[in-house]
Amino acid sequence: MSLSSRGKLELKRPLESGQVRQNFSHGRSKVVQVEVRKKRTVHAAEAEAARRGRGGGSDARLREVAESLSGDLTNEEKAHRLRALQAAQQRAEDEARRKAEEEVRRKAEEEARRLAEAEDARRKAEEDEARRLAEAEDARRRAEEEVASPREPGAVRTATPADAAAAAASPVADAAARRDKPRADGAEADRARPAARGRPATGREGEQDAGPARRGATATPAAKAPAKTPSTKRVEPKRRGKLTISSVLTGDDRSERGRSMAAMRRAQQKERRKQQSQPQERVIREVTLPETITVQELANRMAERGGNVVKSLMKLGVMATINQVIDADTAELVIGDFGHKAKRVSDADVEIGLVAGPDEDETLMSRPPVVTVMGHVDHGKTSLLDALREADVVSGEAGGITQHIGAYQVQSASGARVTYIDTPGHAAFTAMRARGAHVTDIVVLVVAANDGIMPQTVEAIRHAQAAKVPMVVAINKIDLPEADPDKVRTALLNHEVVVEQMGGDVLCVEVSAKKRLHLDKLEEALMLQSELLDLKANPDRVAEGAVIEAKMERGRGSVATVLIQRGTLHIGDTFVCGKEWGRVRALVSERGERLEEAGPATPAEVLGFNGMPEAGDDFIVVADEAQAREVSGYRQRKDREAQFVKSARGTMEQMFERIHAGEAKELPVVIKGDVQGSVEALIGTLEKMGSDEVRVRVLHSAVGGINESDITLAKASDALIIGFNVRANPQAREMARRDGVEIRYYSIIYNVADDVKALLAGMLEPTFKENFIGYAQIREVFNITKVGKVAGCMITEGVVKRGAKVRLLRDDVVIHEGSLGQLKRFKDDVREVREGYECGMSFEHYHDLQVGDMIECFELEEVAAEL
Ligand SMILES: Nc1nc2c(ncn2[C@@H]2O[C@H](COP(=O)(O)OP(=O)(O)OP(=O)(O)O)[C@@H](O)[C@H]2O)c(=O)[nH]1
Repeated sequence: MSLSSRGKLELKRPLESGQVRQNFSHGRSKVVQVEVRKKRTVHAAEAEAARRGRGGGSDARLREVAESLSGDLTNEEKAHRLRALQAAQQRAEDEARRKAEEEVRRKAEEEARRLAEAEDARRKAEEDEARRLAEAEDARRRAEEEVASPREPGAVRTATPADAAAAAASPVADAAARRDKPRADGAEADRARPAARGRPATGREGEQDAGPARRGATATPAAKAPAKTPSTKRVEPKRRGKLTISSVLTGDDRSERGRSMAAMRRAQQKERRKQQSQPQERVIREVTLPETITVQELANRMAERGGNVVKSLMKLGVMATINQVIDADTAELVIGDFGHKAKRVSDADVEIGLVAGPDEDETLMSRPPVVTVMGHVDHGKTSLLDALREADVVSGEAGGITQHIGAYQVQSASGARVTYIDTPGHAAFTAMRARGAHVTDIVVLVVAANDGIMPQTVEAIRHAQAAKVPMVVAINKIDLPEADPDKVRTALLNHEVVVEQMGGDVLCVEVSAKKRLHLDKLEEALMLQSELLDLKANPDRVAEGAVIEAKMERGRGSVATVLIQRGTLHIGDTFVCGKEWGRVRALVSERGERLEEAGPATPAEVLGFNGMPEAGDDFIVVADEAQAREVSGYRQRKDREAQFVKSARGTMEQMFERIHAGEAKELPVVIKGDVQGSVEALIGTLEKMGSDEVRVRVLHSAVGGINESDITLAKASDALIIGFNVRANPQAREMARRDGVEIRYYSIIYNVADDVKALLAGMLEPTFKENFIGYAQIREVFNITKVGKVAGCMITEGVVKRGAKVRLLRDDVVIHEGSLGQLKRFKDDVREVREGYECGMSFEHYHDLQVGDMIECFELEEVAAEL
């Protein structure tokens, strides 16, 4: 009973109570009454009773206790109380079990710690033992060395104590090993026992635990052994028995075996990794570096990541994308940055290896011959080509419209195939040869039976001979009544062409293009000649060929007819062609068919050029676009440079260099003269001149002025043109200047002989050089008393100067050489007259001037010895 508040008396159980003031916002507050009620707990005695009641399943006793405590409680309350008692009992049991487990775990940990200590001790003992063994071995070796000198037995005797010392150490391990078993069975088993006892674990777990315990036990005596063994007599004989070097080695072996397999494998892997990683780190590449290179290509050549190369460039302050072209100097810095070595190559090196070497014999397969038709104007070249084309069985079957693409292939009824170059005449043939393309295998020389050998027939023969291409003579127009094939055959003898019928080896067929006579015989002759040549090519390689014709077509771009010479060209191939490059977009045959590929001796129109190639350009398939760009870039640069440095002497100088280097064995010349007699005299003089090392080879000789055909022939063979009292016509002059062909003019045979001799000896010393200054054409001739004949002229080229040297040319032939007498403009003497103006000229001591004659004006310049 208590006085709770304000003197009010209450019959209530005393409670811990009080008041708490709660403060809220805005200054409000509230007093709250707080009471603490005690929770009803089960008495300790009750718990004890409950525990005792467990085991016999004594729910009844619990119930008794509960009842004794509850007195007069309701049934529900009793049941509730009973449940509480049972829960309390359960908790007490759990607590007891947990404690027991805790105790077992603690003991196991203690045991493990003890075992670990024992293991440590054993390992230490082993190390000590190994050290002692090594020392003993050392001692023994020293002893041996000391006594190694005169007496062997002594050595043996002195070695004994050392051996004994070593033995003192080695048996320790043996003794320990031998003691392993009993100990494991006895003491160690004892030690393991508490763990087994204390742990409520399965038998298997117990066994596993006993394992390390037993292993650990073997170490214990070993650790102690070194101190004990020397004193124990029992160990002595065993020690002696094991005292050998092999025992020491065995000891080593044992220590090796002690390493786990996993450790060994790890060590091996580490070693292997080290070996593998070492060379990779040290790979220093030699990077071939052209004048310019793309970042990507540079990265490829260094075998580095493109991104890293870009980063390296950034470090150098060069912001370049992966496809950007950088110069060689920058690229060299980058290469140095990556630790590689740069190998600068000259531009010309890009051409190295572009054209592969000859193919293996076993890869070669027969290919059709490539034939060019040549002959004099109107002798029937075009008619013959048309007639041959009509004989094609394939186009007949297909019924397609044939197109002119510059070359076509004909299949005869016998199945034999022949490829014809569609542009007749030697001009195209030699122009192609001048560009380095050796396309033609056989030349068909067309001679009209009614007309015989004509000037262009001779030119054609010379061109074919210069190119060393065999000929097949086709005597055409035999259908005509006036045809005289025998006359043609005989005339050919004059030009070193001896046909079969005359006992030679040149095949000769009589045909009529118009009447389609004996065309099959001509094909037979071509096949025979082709067999003699044994024409073969490897079709299974990247394609190489030459451009026969090139044109720009609306909607198709640059289109070129390419004759494949070896390999097979496929759609998609990247190629270099002369200065241009491209990727094959399409291949079209002369019948307008789309081709997938083109093999050796097959002509095909190629679409996909990036620029316009020229006839005679080489066509080579390359590995990739980068190479194609590189080669074409180089060729374009070279071509631009050549435009600047081109001189008329270029080709000849190269020729002389080759003669002096011993590479060239002959000096090719083209002789043009004013009369047949002087031409023959020149040929005789020059051909006699040669020595064993080098001789003059006359490619072509004729009467008449120098024309374009002579220039192309000279260009193709790096020949010198000798003009004896003749001149080159303006077109030929322009061509010679453009192509760097040297023309030398002479009027005295001995001068020719002296110059050529000097050329061959490499000692040409022209003391005077002729500088051409201008041409004038005589428009009118005035006869003036006292003065003689004066020519009213127009200056057509260059300039004419007073006092200059002049030559008078009539039909490109020199008829006079001397000095200019007078040079007047409207009755006034002038110093010079320029191109496009009229003037009056007279010659000193010469008056045979005619309208239409040309006056060549030149100066003589003294020059130092050259060549
Ligand atoms: N009677 C006869 N006439 C022929 C024969 N072959 C060609 N002709 C004629 O000779 C002329 C010239 O023939 P082309 O084939 O044009 O001669 P070409 O050599 O190609 O002439 P160019 O193209 O000017 O060099 C034509 O009128 C033909 O009809 C033939 O076998 N017999």
